[in-house]
Amino acid sequence: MGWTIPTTQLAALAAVTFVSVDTIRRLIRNRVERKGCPLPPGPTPLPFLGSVLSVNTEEPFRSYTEWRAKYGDIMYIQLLDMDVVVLNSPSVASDLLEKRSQTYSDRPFIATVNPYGHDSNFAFANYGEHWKLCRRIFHQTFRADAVVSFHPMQLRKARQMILNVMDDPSDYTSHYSTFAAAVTMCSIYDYDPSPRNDQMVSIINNFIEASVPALMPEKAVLLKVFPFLLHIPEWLPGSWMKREARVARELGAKMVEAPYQYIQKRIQSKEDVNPSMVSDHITHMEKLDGSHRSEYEKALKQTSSTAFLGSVETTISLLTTFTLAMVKNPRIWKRAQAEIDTIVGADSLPEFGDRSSLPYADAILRETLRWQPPVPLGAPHTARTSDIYNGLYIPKGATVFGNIWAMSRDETRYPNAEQFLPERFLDSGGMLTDDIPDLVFGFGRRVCPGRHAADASLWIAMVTMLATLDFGHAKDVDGKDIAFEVKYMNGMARHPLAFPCCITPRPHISKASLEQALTK
Ligand code: HEM
Repeated sequence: MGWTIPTTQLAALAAVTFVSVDTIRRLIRNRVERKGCPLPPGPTPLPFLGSVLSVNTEEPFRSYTEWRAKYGDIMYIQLLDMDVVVLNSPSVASDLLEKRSQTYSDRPFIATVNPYGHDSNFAFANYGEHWKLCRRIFHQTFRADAVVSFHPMQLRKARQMILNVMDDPSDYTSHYSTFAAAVTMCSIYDYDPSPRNDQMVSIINNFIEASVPALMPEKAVLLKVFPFLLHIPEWLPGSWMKREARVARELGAKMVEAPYQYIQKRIQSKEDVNPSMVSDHITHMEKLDGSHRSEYEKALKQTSSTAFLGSVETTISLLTTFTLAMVKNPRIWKRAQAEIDTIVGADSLPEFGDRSSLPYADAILRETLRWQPPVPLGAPHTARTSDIYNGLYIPKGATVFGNIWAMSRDETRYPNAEQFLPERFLDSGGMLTDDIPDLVFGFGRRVCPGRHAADASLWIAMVTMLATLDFGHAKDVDGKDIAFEVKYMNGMARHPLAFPCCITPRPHISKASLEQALTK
């Protein structure tokens, strides 16, 4: 189209001008505030572009992890107009994100968050009163001692998942997805989704599909540089972003409202409801007066929809990674099965009460989290004020990442880090060490508030799979292993795509025995 070339040139010119002006402004400001302290070491930036051409844009954590050898545990990287500080060790992450959490608990501005309906996601919220209220609501339901009340439901869902896998093993990732969605929706809305084509789950997935790609840096930078893209009338060419954002916002509003209305109606019609985050808080909210009540309701709606978004993809990612590790390492699932058979008995299924007696199963869970952390760079924090750390200057507004990937690949803590070795979490007597890889859940005041629920869901799902299933390579017509290459994709969480494998019930496990266990 005729207008494309001049518009593209204009766009490039405007982008360069924007980045140039902003870079010069930052350089002047930094020089004044630095008080002679250097920035942390890092790659030499190109004028205006910074190091954007040297970073692996799909998986930036890989570039940052490679650069650690040269620049150390704290690095500064300029990416276009952004100051990025990457923390490569747990001790530096703890020094800044935990011990100086007053400074580092905010989130950076991402231009596409609000226009695409993510303003209802409190994981993106600025550090402030609204975020604190959301965290408080979340904490009451998902703190360590409260999530125990979800154990019976998690156990039931894990066993149902095995039945689904036995019915249709080739579609295993969709059964993991059903498990993750069911556990989350039951604990938040007392809503039990159907295994396939559930209407409520579709509403949420539609929003994820429409909005998550917009969070990628390419789109966010585009909108930051050209905010007018959201103001072009929809009938004009070039209005694609405005239309895309409008659709995402509409889906976002539906995602927040539909499950909330579902549980609210059930409470109003005095149905029996199980304890869940929303039902518990609706009851509490009724005691509040007008203005507090509407603020509380807004926070409750946002907290509940954020919980779903935070939970499902991370859980699916880890269960698929676990399956991959089992298929590649039969020695490991056989050892876990021997432990389960000895402690629980081959004719019973594991329960939460068995956990402390099954250290090897726990070591497998820890190693799954460490080996392929689903959020390898964590969520970005930002510096609310400029800071000096060990004589290094951190500019106000810098985006700060705890590089979980680098920490999980630290060869001094995890020798042969690329290998899947649960034994690294056991001492010589076969008991669990005190190395818990909780860094995969992030840092400081923004640490994942769903980590206790996630830990329980993952443990019961993995231990029930180990007790009931064997894992192997899929075979071709000649009985040879089908070779495959695993691809990880980035979305809400980094997750492996499904790969061919053969998941079969152990010889003594039958559908009837599982169905019977479910009726107990
Ligand atoms: C399954 C494994 C999970 C992993 C690996 C994981 C990881 C993370 C990470 C790295 C962060 C960012 C922390 C930071 O900013 O430093 C985070 C935040 C968050 N996670 Fe999780 N998560 C998991 C499961 C869950 C579950 C089950 C829920 C809900 C029940 C949840 C809800 C959240 C929320 C609401 C936040 C935002 C917190 C805030 O900004 O204050 N996550 N998670």
